Amino acid sequence: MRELVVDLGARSYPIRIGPGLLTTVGEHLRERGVGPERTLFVVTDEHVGPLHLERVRRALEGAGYRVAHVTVPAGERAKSLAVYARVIEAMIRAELDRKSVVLALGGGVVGDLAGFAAATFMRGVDYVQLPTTILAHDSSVGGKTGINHPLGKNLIGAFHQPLLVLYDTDTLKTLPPREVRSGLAEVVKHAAIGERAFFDWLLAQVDAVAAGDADALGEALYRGCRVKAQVVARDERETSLRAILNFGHTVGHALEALDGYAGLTHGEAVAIGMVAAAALSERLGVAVEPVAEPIRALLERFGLPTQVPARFDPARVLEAMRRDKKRQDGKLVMVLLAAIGQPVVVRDVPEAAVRAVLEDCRQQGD
Ligand SMILES: NC(=O)c1ccc[n+]([C@@H]2O[C@H](COP(=O)([O-])OP(=O)(O)OC[C@H]3O[C@@H](n4cnc5c(N)ncnc54)[C@H](O)[C@@H]3O)[C@@H](O)[C@H]2O)c1
Ligand SMILES: O=C(O)C(=O)C[C@@H](O)[C@H](O)[C@H](O)COP(=O)(O)O
Ligand SMILES: [Zn+2]
Repeated sequence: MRELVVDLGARSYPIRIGPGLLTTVGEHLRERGVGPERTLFVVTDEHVGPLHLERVRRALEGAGYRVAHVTVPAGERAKSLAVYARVIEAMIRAELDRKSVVLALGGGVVGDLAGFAAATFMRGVDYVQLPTTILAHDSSVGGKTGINHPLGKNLIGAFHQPLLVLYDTDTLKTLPPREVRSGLAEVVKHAAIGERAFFDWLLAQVDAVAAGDADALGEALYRGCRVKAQVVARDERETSLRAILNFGHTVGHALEALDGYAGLTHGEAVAIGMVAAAALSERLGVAVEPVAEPIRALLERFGLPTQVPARFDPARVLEAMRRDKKRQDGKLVMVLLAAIGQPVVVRDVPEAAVRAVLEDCRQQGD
């Protein structure tokens, strides 16, 4: 097992990464101050539940905890007001109280949804992240919780830090190939905004990581979590620095929303968004070295899309981008790159340049 700490003073918490961790989840909870008198409420989805819930339940009941659970539909559309309401209702029916603890067993969707339910139920209860996707090396860390609105991604949410992130890498063995690729997009993001050495390492290890080699993948997830934990520790509520974690997301979130959260996965949309943001960095003269080609090439090695699909009209993408949460004083704010490993938050990005890049990055035909 490897451990990192998200250093937030009294609210600091560990990220534990390794195989088999779910079998000892009860011990980790006990060590984090969660005694067996506290009811546990697992939120999972209809894909993850049948694969991994029983193991978690057995481990928890064996450690003396009372466990209730709810299963939500799989996929991005579960990050909705309707499903959120169902989760809250299930929490009330399970007779949870302010000392109860929510366990998010799943990918980023379950983590964001369960975290938001925990942040708001009885004005806030503790929760624990039990990530089961590669992408969730990102989503389980940092305390951004929330759900989508049809008009924009994550427009409803709260900052609420977990007590613990327990990342059992054995769960990744059941992940479908598309979700493996999708999760690797956020690893590429952490490499592109982190140290150049991480990017170079990832490039050198691309085949091993893509093949799911346990050591290489474990190292990639550890390094990704480390970038994220360091940024969150310095700017928990995104007053400035944390915005760099949004590299690729201004375009990416717009594409997801235009797809009605039922087309591109989050990772796929972010992959396309990173290439667009890197191309924009070059067009605006922010980049002092080529950044679009190295990122595009790495994403392609992981089998990720790098062009805006033809179905997206650049004008509509731009319109959706205007609802981005980073926007300030009516101006577009985007994360660009001066170089690999050197993100820059640029305010008042000219829309004409964004539109030109969206046209350039758009796939021809279907
Ligand atoms: N809060 C944050 O900081 C943050 C960061 C990044 C992404 N996100 C959010 O995360 C979400 C995407 O997360 P995701 O890619 O994990 O999606 P997801 O949770 O929908 O999981 C992807 C798919 O894989 C299935 N699945 C999950 N784990 C599995 C396993 N071990 N075996 C088999 N199937 C499994 C799920 O049921 C789903 O069908 C987006 O909503 C995104 O906005 C949040
Ligand atoms: O943790 C962050 O901060 C991020 O930006 C991480 C992103 O990967 C993630 O998708 C996040 O949910 C986006 O946040 P948002 O504030 O743009 O909704
Ligand atoms: Zn993301």
